[in-house]
Amino acid sequence: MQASLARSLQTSRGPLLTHRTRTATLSGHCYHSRARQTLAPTLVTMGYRSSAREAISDAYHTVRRRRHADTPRHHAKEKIAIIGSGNWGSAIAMLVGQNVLTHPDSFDDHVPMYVHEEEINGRKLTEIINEEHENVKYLPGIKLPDNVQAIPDLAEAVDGATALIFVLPHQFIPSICRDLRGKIPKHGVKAISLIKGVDVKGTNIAIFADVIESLLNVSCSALSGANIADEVAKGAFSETTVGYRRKVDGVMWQKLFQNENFHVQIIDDVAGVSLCGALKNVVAVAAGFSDGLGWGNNSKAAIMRIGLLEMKKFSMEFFQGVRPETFVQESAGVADLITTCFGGRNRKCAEAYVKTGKPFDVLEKQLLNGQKLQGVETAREVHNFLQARGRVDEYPLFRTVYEIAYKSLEPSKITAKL
Ligand SMILES: NC(=O)c1ccc[n+]([C@@H]2O[C@H](COP(=O)([O-])OP(=O)(O)OC[C@H]3O[C@@H](n4cnc5c(N)ncnc54)[C@H](O)[C@@H]3O)[C@@H](O)[C@H]2O)c1
Ligand SMILES: O=P(O)(O)OC[C@H](O)CO
Repeated sequence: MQASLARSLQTSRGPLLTHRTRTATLSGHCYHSRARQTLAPTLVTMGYRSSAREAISDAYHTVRRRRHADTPRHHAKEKIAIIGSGNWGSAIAMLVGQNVLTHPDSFDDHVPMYVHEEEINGRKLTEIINEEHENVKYLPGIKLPDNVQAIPDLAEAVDGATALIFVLPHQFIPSICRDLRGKIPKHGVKAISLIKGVDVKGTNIAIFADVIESLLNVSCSALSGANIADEVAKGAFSETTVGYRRKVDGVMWQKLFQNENFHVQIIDDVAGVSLCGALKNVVAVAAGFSDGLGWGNNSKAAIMRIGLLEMKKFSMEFFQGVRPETFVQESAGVADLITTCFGGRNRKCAEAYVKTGKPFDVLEKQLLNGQKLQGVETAREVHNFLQARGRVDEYPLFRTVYEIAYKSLEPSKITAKL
């Protein structure tokens, strides 16, 4: 059983593991019997494992890996692969492409980037990126370093990589991970999720760092923060937060991403970092409704305050080990909420929803030029999960965003239940 899933997967009976049983599980003592009874079947239920035997075997190897995780070994260079090339994926490619050259002792200088191929005016996007060193569709006007290579074949992009950066809209992650299975080594590879979303199946919910760990058997950190991609790409000062499982990984990711204008804090809270990134998108939709109604700054500030409390309450209720201070002290928490409620795509589309009355899928196409709206989908997923758990009424802002987006509730009712 993956120890990380033990932290975050839930059953209808509530949290799977207490802190004490989790500690024992991580040290291997009660692992087999506990996994057999509860955790392995949950993985199978969520579709991440085809059998309990497979889940138990994976968990055994995860526990062994973690026991040795912080033991320094050889200092081979990390070989990076970026999986994703959208707006944030391209900004990260720019940053990482530059940084591997700054740290030649730590990182291989070649940075392959998986690109979901498409044609732009009769030319392949990969061809344009590799010849002009610019992602003209998703990050126009920003030059990528020459050592970033766009690759349309997923297996080729990750070939030989020891450190995988997942940066795709969340709806594509399960299928990408399934495509990757068997294509990366069983040992020695680590990953980081830059994805802002959650994976919901009935009464179960998981962060994508856990989905990636489970499907690929790699240790997965998470990065999230107040990071509007265009601003980061232009070099404007920003901060971000990396949540790590093993400090040694957190330090490595910090070295890879940090530069003088992009500051990286590392903390021991993968779930908190991931959930802040996912749930702030729902609050940003509410903020956009408020903007569309022309309600002004006081209303938006109130929505943000209430939204932050629901984000924290939800995370603490359904995930083990989340740190409350992540929500108020880290870039992933309050800072990301602020930037997204003022400058993000979710806010923008929700404002247009109120002003034009057009459906969100139409607005996504018209306003985002292929980029993906995450908050409306996350509002639906969170609502379905809360409904399955009988907890919808406890989260009135999340509920109202869902009802406006999916049940034709008047946007002016956004504060009616608060
Ligand atoms: N853009 C930002 O400012 C920003 C900042 C921080 C975090 N994020 C998060 O990073 C993640 C990735 O966002 P983004 O902005 O890079 O992406 P994006 O919104 O620009 O999404 C478009 C990407 O999805 C790809 N795509 C389309 N169909 C696909 C398919 N069937 N399979 C695989 N890929 C497909 C496209 O090729 C493109 O690369 C999201 O979870 C987002 O919330 C975004
Ligand atoms: O444009 P959004 O709303 O997807 O938000 C972008 C980033 O997540 C902000 O940190």
